[in-house]
Amino acid sequence: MYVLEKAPAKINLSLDVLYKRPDNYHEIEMVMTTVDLADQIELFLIKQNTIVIESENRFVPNDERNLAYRAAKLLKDRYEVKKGVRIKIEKHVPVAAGLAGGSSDAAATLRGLNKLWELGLDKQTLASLGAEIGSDISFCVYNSTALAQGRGEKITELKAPPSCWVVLAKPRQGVSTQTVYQSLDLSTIDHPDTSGMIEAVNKSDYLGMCSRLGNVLEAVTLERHPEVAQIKKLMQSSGADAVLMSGSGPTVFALVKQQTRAERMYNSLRGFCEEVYAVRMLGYPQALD
Ligand SMILES: C[C@@](CO)(OP(=O)(O)O)[C@H](O)COP(=O)(O)OP(=O)(O)OC[C@H]1O[C@@H](n2ccc(N)nc2=O)[C@H](O)[C@@H]1O
Ligand SMILES: Nc1ncnc2c1ncn2[C@@H]1O[C@H](COP(=O)(O)OP(=O)(O)O)[C@@H](O)[C@H]1O
Repeated sequence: MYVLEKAPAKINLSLDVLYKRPDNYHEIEMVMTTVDLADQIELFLIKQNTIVIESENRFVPNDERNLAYRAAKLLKDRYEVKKGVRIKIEKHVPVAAGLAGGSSDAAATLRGLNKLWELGLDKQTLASLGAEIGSDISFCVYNSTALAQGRGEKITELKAPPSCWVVLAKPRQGVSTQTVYQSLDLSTIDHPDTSGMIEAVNKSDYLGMCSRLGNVLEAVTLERHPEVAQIKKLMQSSGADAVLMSGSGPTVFALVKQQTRAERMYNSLRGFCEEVYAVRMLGYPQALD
């Protein structure tokens, strides 16, 4: 038996930090959606009662540090599953990029193993299992568009955003999410308009969505990585409707309505940055889901 799952990248249309919690996480409010840039997760039932990870990406661990492994192990232990699995991960989402590639792989593993191991769990249960491994995994289980609160695990689904192109560019160096959160100075942040963003998304108001893009982590990463500011500038001068860094970075994304403009921007960024993508905004679970 075999199951195939897509694990799309997420972007944060808005990301606000409300306060630092006693558990050292931050209470946040984010509007998140997905883009058509995805890893592919193949799950094969194997005779041995073990979890095997296969990935050819040198930045992705092939052992118990892999988030997909951790998701499989959690399901196996919690539901006393006596079956094994080989998890083949084909990476397309850049690693340590602020696009939740690893979280999405873990979420896809939860969804896929729920089928492969015939566990019959609902999405809410899978999402709360995911939250035990990482804050972004609950959102990735839904794979849609949502307001995420708490440390990221409280999910309220929203309508899919108005359709558009998303041009993504990732500078060479990755960032540590933990370091970015730790370096945030809560007294100086400029809070984004989260409720305005929710309204714009739900009303399919593209320009309203563009005018409300905001991420309080952007200033932290910009300070350490000047190439993020350079990419933003280049995107702005090549016709982006709006530009923002995703999550803790360093990937920057531009929203563009017209395909021709997205292609032009893609070509001008290619000379500057190795990892550039021009993809459609998704915001809803894909057919394979
Ligand atoms: C910033 C965001 C925005 O979507 O994404 P990325 O940039 O990582 O993609 C997320 O909040 C990242 O979620 P995720 O990457 O799952 O975080 P976790 O593994 O749970 O936590 C990594 C570290 O980030 C910090 N952290 C995370 C979430 C949160 N609400 N407050 C925090 O302070 C903690 O220091 C934690 O040790
Ligand atoms: N399946 C996976 N894909 C990518 N990274 C993974 C995976 N499993 C574990 N990791 C580790 O998680 C870290 C963060 O990865 P990723 O989810 O891509 O970043 P981000 O949280 O910035 O979106 C990486 O440094 C990598 O070593």
